[in-house]
Amino acid sequence: MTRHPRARAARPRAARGRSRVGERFEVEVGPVAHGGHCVARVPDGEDLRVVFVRHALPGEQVVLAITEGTDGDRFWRGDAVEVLTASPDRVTAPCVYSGPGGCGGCDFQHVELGAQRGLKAAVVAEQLRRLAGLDLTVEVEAVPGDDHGLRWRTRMQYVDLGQADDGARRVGMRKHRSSEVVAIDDCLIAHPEAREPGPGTLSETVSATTAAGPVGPHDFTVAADGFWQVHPGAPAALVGAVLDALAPRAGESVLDLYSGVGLFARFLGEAVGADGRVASVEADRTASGHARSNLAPLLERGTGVEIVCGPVEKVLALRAQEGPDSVDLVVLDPPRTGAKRVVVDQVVSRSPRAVAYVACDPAALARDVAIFAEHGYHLTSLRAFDLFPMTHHVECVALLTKSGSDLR
Ligand SMILES: C[S@@+](CC[C@H](N)C(=O)[O-])C[C@H]1O[C@@H](n2cnc3c(N)ncnc32)[C@H](O)[C@@H]1O
Repeated sequence: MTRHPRARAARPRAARGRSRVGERFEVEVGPVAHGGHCVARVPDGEDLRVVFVRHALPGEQVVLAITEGTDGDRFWRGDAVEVLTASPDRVTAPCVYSGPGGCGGCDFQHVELGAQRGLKAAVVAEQLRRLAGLDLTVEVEAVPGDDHGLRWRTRMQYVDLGQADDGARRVGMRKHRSSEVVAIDDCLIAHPEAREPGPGTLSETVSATTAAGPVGPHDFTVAADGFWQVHPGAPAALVGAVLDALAPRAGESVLDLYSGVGLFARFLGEAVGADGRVASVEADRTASGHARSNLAPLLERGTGVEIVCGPVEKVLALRAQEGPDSVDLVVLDPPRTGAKRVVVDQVVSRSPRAVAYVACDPAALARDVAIFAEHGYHLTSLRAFDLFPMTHHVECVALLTKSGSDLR
């Protein structure tokens, strides 16, 4: 994943006809779409061409300027460069670097915070409808305490722009789908104590609130350049949602797949107790090494713990060859690309009573939910969290069970 909302440089591609970049159209903006933009249609000869428009809101009347697109492309991209009729959800962006041609880091600075969450909910619902055939109402929850959506990002990756004349360090951020850099004095989503990737380790402490009460605190060592959620409230929100979804029982066995430094394994191991078992599977050697020390307290209390370093798909295939590998509970927290059929097939072959799928890409989640459904696993509950305010990113925790029925 990147769980890190980061600008991506446009890939060079073969020219497919005349460029339409710079052309302007007056349009009424359609619904929000996955990726931080809305859909609009502009006349192109006798056809209507789909344009993914940034910096707009559904229902607005805007002038859009094409930023990517040729005659041969299936769709074009554009920016709303003038707002003719504004949505009631539009606000003045708090960040001066956002907007057309500006920093590519945030997609929704121009949207009131509650309405941002509404847009994300619409995207999650649309992906589940389109890719999994499920029709449900989604609510995107704020992380407790995050009431303005700014100053939350604890890890930042700036482009270094050298020293200013006065010796101060200059930094920048990339523009949307570009390698061009915008110099920045202050990123408003950066936490006051945000760190940049580097050598060494960080210490994190997590306690969470579940339906049964508070759990933790537990301590975690994480590489300073390794994966850890970037919103300070995210680990607790996700742990709480996963524990509530799985409702672990004493003595159960748990597979924590894509386990990082063992965040979920630590809490689940505590919940299944001394008669339970936890296996954490993670491909990154450094993270896996930290999981070993982070999960050591479980061993002390007698819980069976396995820390396996390797790609989930290979590890699960090998374990299945070695003999029956049934399991009660599974956490799946894959990167943006999702678990995909090969891993979903291996998970269901172990007949877990419940799977908690933590997803940072609603499209990959919806695709995988459809694969689970082929095996008789239903989407039994879904929570969505605004772990990345001002951006289009949203995190979901989906519960899949064989005994339940699909959410509607
Ligand atoms: C979204 S992070 C989740 C980490 C952890 N569950 C947490 O919440 O802190 C995804 C993790 O999957 C790991 N990963 C990516 N591809 C993998 C694969 N094929 N097999 C195992 N781990 C993988 C990454 O190194 C990363 O730690």
